[in-house]
Amino acid sequence: MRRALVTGVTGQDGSYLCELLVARGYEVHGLVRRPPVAGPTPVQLHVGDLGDVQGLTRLVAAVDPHEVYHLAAQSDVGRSFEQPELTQATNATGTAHLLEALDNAAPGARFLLASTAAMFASSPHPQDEDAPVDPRSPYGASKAAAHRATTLARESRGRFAVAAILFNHESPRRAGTVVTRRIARAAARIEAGATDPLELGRLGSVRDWGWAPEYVEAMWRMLQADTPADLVLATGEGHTVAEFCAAAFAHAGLEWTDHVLHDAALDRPVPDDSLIGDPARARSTIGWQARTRALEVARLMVDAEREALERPRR
Ligand SMILES: C[C@H]1O[C@H](OP(=O)(O)OP(=O)(O)OC[C@H]2O[C@@H](n3cnc4c(=O)[nH]c(N)nc43)[C@H](O)[C@@H]2O)[C@@H](O)[C@@H](O)C1=O
Repeated sequence: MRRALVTGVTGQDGSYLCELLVARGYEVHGLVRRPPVAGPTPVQLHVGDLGDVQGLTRLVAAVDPHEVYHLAAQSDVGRSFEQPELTQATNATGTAHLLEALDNAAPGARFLLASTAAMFASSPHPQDEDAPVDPRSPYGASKAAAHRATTLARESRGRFAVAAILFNHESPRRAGTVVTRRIARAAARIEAGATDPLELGRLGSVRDWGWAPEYVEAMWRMLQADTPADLVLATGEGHTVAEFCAAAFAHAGLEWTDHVLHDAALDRPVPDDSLIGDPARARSTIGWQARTRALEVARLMVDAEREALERPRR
């Protein structure tokens, strides 16, 4: 049986990926934010372990993984401006520690990093794997370092180590702070009778929003490839926050401009206005293509929020 070690199992991507791996017959070991976690996971790691190479080495030795998916991160871009040190320690140093532990205890394991479009400059776009790196946040900077640590593990150690350069990918399992969840939840609540408006930051920011379950399939394929390659995972389609609002509110039978206000206090300190990916290489190398596009993502997320509102009443 193949053994996978997944960090960040309680997050959106981690939870979808664990489901996929279990369905494909893997023995899955998870690194969780805080123990204990229910379920059959044979070895559980705590995210604090990312700070301790020796402890990580022992845990990696106990799991002896064939594949490692490193998804654990401080992934909130806005929060990274408030907590740059924590963000750097978790995302950049934590990745370096995990790679060192793998060198110590699992030299043959394949490694995938959840890298991010946030390391790119916001223009020119669409951004492909060779786009200029110019992060617009402490989060983007920390991930750029983790990304380079991953490519160096490949170049200097010969490890099968790859970076999935993830553009925004959403689902009802997203944290409540990301813009898509905030919009979907507000549309469903207002449809159900709430009257408070939704206050948002930059409405003109452009993002390439896909559907998260499709992205974890691509991550898995990246570790099954014959040769390691860093790949942009994206839909290739850009929309503004305003367009996402329009689709979500229209799905709830509402006109978004009646309910959404711009609050300049929510603008990011450094604008990162335009992230649109070019997924051509993912298509040609692993045969992956995003199917669900941003405006459909908006509708699916409103449906999920509606259901969540109705659940307690049933
Ligand atoms: C690829 C990347 O994707 C995500 O990072 P993000 O793109 O920053 O995602 P977000 O949903 O926080 O912001 C999207 C855009 O929407 C604008 N925006 C306007 N008004 C609000 C607002 O009220 N809240 C938020 N959060 N954003 C707002 C905001 O300024 C930005 O331009 C993470 O998964 C990250 O981990 C990651 O790797």
